[in-house]
Amino acid sequence: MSDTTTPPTTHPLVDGEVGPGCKKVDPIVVADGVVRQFGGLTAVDVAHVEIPRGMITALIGPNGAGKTTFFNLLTGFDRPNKGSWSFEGQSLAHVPSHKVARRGMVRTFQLTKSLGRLTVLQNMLLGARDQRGEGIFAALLKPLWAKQEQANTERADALLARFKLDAKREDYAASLSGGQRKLLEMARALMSEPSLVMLDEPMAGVNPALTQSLLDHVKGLKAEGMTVLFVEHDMHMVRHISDWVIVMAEGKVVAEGPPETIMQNQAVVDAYLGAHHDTDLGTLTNQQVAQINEAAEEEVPVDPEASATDSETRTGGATRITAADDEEGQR
Ligand SMILES: Nc1ncnc2c1ncn2[C@@H]1O[C@H](COP(=O)(O)OP(=O)(O)OP(=O)(O)O)[C@@H](O)[C@H]1O
Repeated sequence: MSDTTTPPTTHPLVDGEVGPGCKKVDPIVVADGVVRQFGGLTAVDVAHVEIPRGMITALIGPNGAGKTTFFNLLTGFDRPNKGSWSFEGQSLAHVPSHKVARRGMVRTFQLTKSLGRLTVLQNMLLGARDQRGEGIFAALLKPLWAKQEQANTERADALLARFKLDAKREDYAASLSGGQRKLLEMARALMSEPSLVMLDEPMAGVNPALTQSLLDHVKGLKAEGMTVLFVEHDMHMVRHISDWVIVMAEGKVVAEGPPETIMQNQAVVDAYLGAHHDTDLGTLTNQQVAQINEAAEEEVPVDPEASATDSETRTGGATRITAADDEEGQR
């Protein structure tokens, strides 16, 4: 299913021409020259990228493209060798992760970090912006923070109800299904009232029964005015809920555009997921195509020992991209 029509060079979200690293009309994140090396390997080498405010942006690319590392850098969980980036116009370089969250940029993790031995409610309270009562002086001044704690609990209960986890409030997080943990992570991220929510593979390990609910929740974040940036291998999600798609390969941003332009090119999608097709790569430059194919060829084969849910999700994401699926999504 190749498309030989020339994609539009302008877009309402873009200031200038659409292309890798293009300027946005209203960016919430702007990154410049961000490089992260691990020994001899350059995991991230992003010359320039901007994330549009109030939109849902998907960050896609083959395994090892540097997506998670870039997330880690932006949110202060890792430090780059060089580079600068800003959030809401303020520099975030050298800002530690807990302060990044306080400024309104929160993230979830690819491997769920819900603390299994804590209850669902306790997990939620860990996500609260103000954690008073932790120091010895604060502990002595209980009346001062008890009010805050009550407000946090009320917010947690409201979010648990919204994500249909209220019945699990007192259960250990370890007892939740994969999908419920994803919902818990999203709910916990909202405890700090963020303006940017970054989701790392929100669909990984999620049972199909919960898929629609998760998609609706992500769309709900946008409806409330939040910006969403997510890394995902599930192309169904990328295609149907994102306003903008940024493609990484070998640490670099190699393409970006609206999903209908990026995703109409079946060969691009297949290349990212490791399948090989002869279809025309049309809208990309030869250099970008070469980068993609190189990255796809180097892709590590699926480890049979790896978690079934993880590999199933990735395979599921690839097989779900069919013309029928497309039509269904349009209805
Ligand atoms: N802490 C680390 N030490 C050494 N190498 C690392 C480290 N973290 C990531 N890498 C390497 O950096 C590259 C980019 O990894 P990263 O996890 O960011 O890719 P990704 O695009 O998120 O991949 P996936 O889709 O598989 O999650 C990979 O080659 C990876 O092996």
